[in-house]
Amino acid sequence: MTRVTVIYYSVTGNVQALAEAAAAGATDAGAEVRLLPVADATNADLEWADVVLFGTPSHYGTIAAELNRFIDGTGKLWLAGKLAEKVYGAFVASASTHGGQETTLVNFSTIFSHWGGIIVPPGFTAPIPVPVHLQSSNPHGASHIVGLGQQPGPLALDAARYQAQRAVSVAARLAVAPALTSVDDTPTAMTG
Ligand SMILES: Cc1cc2nc3c(=O)[nH]c(=O)nc-3n(C[C@H](O)[C@H](O)[C@H](O)COP(=O)(O)O)c2cc1C
Repeated sequence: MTRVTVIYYSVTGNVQALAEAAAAGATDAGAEVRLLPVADATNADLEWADVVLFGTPSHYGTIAAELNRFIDGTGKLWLAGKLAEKVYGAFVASASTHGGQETTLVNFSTIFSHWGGIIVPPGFTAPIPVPVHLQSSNPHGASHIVGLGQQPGPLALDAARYQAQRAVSVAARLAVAPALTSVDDTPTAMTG
């Protein structure tokens, strides 16, 4: 069974609603799910998972400090190669339309690349009509614009659900292929 950890930070509930939808989507896809506010998440929750999804509010166009602090505590796992070969994704809420959702999500991609992860964004693959995609889809990750206090509606919640289901589907397909063994401690480029 694919194991999914959803880690989020949320002050006023918007990202939490997206996280709950993502967790429900992963469960519906047959995964075992841990849904955790970042304050309760540990490195063991990362190591355990085949799929890790992060939810954040956009703070000045980037990842909230609370999540960055957690991510900055993963050095030992990274060094041991324990963060590689997993499927990663992220989702976001922001106050404004152009307030940095894409930059926030792309910043997660940089971290996932350092981890050697497999980034699975939703793209424009969700089974919804093209006009709806053109109006509301964010290819980097599910997203919600809070504006003056609007909680995520069906479109944003469905996007989070779909993103998680796609991540589970890709992880299940990866699980049947053997991973490459990790690089040698003494690369030939250095030893000649
Ligand atoms: C310190 C701080 C910085 C923020 N920066 C931005 C921003 O750059 N762009 C934006 O649209 N919203 C910004 N916001 C608004 C949050 O993104 C918004 O309140 C959040 O998405 C709500 O999520 P939550 O309900 O899960 O807490 C900021 C909020 C805080 C507290």
